[in-house]
Amino acid sequence: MRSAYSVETVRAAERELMARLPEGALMQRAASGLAAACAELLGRVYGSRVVLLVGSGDNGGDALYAGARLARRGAGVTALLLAPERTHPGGLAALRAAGGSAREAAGGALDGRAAEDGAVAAGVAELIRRADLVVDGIVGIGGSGGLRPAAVPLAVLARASDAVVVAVDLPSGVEADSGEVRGEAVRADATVTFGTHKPGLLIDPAREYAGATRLVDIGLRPHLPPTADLEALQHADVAALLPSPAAESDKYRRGVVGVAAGSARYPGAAVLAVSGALHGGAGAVRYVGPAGDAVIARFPETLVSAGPPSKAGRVQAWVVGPGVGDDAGVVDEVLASDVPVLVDADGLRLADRAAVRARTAPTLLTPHAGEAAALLGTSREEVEAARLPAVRELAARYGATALLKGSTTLVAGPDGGPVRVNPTGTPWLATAGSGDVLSGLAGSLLAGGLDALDAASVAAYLHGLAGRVAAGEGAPVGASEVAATVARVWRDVVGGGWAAPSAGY
Ligand SMILES: NC(=O)C1=CN([C@@H]2O[C@H](COP(=O)(O)OP(=O)(O)OC[C@H]3O[C@@H](n4cnc5c(N)ncnc54)[C@H](OP(=O)(O)O)[C@@H]3O)[C@@H](O)[C@H]2O)[C@@H](O)CC1
Ligand SMILES: [K+]
Repeated sequence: MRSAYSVETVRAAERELMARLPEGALMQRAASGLAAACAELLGRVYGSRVVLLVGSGDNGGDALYAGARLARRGAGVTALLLAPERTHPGGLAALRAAGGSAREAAGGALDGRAAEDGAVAAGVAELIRRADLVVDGIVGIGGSGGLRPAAVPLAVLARASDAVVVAVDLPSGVEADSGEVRGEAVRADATVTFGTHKPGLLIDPAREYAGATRLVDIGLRPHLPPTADLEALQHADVAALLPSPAAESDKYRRGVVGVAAGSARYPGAAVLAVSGALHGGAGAVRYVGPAGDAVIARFPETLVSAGPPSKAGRVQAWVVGPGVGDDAGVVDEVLASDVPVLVDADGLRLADRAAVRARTAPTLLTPHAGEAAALLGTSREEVEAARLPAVRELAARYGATALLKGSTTLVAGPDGGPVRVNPTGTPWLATAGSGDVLSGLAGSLLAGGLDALDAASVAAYLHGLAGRVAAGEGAPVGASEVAATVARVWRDVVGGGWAAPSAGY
């Protein structure tokens, strides 16, 4: 399990650890890991041109000490200071002692024009343009509210240069705790983070700014609480959670999942939800709704019934909503059952919040950003900008587990606790019907006995991997192919013989 902790928790752990260590030891551990990562990315340190963007806090201190290490190995290192009089004094002295230089980043006249807020000093743009490596030590976990104006041109210049950009702890300008990016931020090729991941490094949009993330162990782990703020399942976690039938299993012991989906107008949604459900490990899939003929034609193993859900026979979990149009009755009826229920697509619009809150069995809601926005009374853009607060709010309002789809799908439980972020997402999954497959898959795992948080996050993991594998070398895939690929990735995950794809971390 990969975990991430909020800034407040990191600060508390850091205080505990610092109290046991000589002054400055922690920063030296951070700088040493940072310098090693930079050296690796540079390939050849000797003769390389390194520019450090240095803010007024310890984040800048890390950059300066790492710069000193690179300078000792023969790199030409220049620090651009955003607040010369408040620069980390020890770091600056170390850099100078190692042969590096420092100059003011902001303010001075540019191309003959008078200095203005946000202007860079003469020669700064050229330095960044010609650099092999830019180290972003503008601001780390001490920052909030986006980049300050004086730092913005440096972020812009770094983005425009061909240099490898390495962010120290976090790309400056992103929100560590939520992954929000309000305004300009540094776009890094790699982020070297210390002690633990911060939530923002794993959640879009900030994750995209972080590039490949590397964690440097500075001894913080024993001082962090056992429960993280954010978790990402890895192959081994998923393998341990996947149901596997015992020798004496029959279909009822493996779980029967009921799918109430589709309509005369949208039979495809039913077919796709069933296809997902058939690959999720349940012993049987029962389909209820007007698209029975289409379902049976494609998947003859489905148990199809024409009547209402309450008359369909025994199920251990329901999936309701994909393609049901305006059939509120079917949603109400399924929500009235006493087994776990997954509500997706049209079902989300039709589900009565009080009825969801009143349920005693678990409920799992699986909206995309637009659907989540409608449920929360906000805009799609706002949900996409602040995904973590949105999924938490949704789970709390409905007293349900909420899965918010996206390139970094998030799953939040109703009672707080760690939020899960899916590391296997791919933009190829943004394809029609892909969500129907996911809901069938997650419903099947619910029927197999996984709790709602596990069912949702395991389904997102397999679905993401299947999307990646089906897309192969980057060709578009249809939702049916994604469903058909789930069995293969399931085998790979259980077999453990397949390295987890790097999702940037
Ligand atoms: N925790 C750990 O275990 C370890 C932490 N370590 C390192 O320390 C870092 C945290 O250092 P930190 O606390 O000094 O804060 P930091 O991120 O440098 O920023 C504060 C400065 O930035 C400024 N500033 C604020 N907002 C801004 C903005 N939006 N845009 C621009 N500037 C902004 C603000 O200025 P002021 O408000 O004072 O004017 C303030 O001076 C951490 O990320 C890691 O790298 C490692 O060395 C060892 C282990
Ligand atoms: K930074």
